[in-house]
Amino acid sequence: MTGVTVQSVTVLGAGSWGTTFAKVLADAGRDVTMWARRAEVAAEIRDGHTNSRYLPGVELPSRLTATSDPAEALAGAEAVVLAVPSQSLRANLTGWRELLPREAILVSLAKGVELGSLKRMSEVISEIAEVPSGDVVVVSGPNLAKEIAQRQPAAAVLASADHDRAVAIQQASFNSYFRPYTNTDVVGCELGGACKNVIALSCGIASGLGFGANTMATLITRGLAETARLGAKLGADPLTFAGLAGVGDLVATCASPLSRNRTFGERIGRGETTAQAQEAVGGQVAEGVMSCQSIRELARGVGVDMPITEAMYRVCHEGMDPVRVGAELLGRQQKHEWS
Ligand SMILES: NC(=O)C1=CN([C@@H]2O[C@H](COP(=O)(O)OP(=O)(O)OC[C@H]3O[C@@H](n4cnc5c(N)ncnc54)[C@H](OP(=O)(O)O)[C@@H]3O)[C@@H](O)[C@H]2O)C=CC1
Ligand SMILES: O=C(CO)COP(=O)(O)O
Repeated sequence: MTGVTVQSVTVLGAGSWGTTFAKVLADAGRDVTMWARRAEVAAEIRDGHTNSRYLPGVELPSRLTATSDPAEALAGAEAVVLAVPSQSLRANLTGWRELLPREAILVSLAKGVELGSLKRMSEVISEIAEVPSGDVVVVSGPNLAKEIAQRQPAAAVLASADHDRAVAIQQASFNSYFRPYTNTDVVGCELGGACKNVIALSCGIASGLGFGANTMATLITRGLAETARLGAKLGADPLTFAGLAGVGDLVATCASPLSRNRTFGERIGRGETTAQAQEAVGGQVAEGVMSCQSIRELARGVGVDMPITEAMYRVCHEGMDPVRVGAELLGRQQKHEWS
């Protein structure tokens, strides 16, 4: 697939990032149709050019249209962007499978690891859509939706084993505020995106407990170390973790009050329940809550030590007190920085 030009794009999912990425594509001159599962959201995007629940105050381009009918959304698409939360991707894609145009480039926005199968999103897409996983293009990087929706400058990574497909999406999404780079390390980019949500939870908890910059930097750096350890074991390129999908995304998410994962963690650190923390992110997805479980299982399965991920699992799924979990993290056996 050399020199393919993508003009017509469908985005399946109308949350924060799906809507923002649709705007990025429209601002890059593409014809974009969104699918929203609720008809009223589709109508608001199509007729009012807003998505007030997910992007309040943002005006959407008039060339961006929307429907709640997946068949209508997918007709004639040259690229299909999957923008639903990780744990719902399999079920949704199964329903859409027969509607996918055969030649369309499949693009994944989700940052997570599936519970049960422990698959990365490109692996789930490959299995359900029956395409080689190397054909899927994965979008990752420091991309907090609300900032990009306001046209604040940002860069991203488009990872695919098929360089030509990544270039086709690069050309389709490049605009004056969004600069996408290509990368062939799909494993590293997907793991970087999934793991940083878990580390952002921990930074939020630390902030909620009243800790400052040293604690944040410690969690970010040691979080990157455990992410890179898992990546190395699973065949990722170590350099990826020094790039946009590694340290770039990790720093943005761990530092920003806009991050749902960080916000969720902060509420837990302040003593709120998981239900209260979920309410604080407005019902939007905080992927790290489920990914701390799937990544923990993935890491245990290949014998990789991920203490911060283990700690987040204990807090989110075993209801353990964050103060006690933090003390346990600090009290582990002393070791060399790189062992
Ligand atoms: N927001 C961000 O800044 C970024 C997010 N991402 C990743 O992108 C992915 C999508 O996130 P984002 O758009 O922010 O999520 P949101 O929570 O903002 O929106 C989720 C969207 O998916 C829909 N949805 C939720 N559950 C289901 C389901 N079971 N079946 C069908 N549709 C469903 C929602 O519909 P409804 O409104 O009807 O509930 C909504 O349109 C996540 O993996 C996230 O980690 C990546 C980079 C940046
Ligand atoms: O992935 C993101 C930024 O790159 C968004 O992070 P949150 O899901 O925590 O808001």
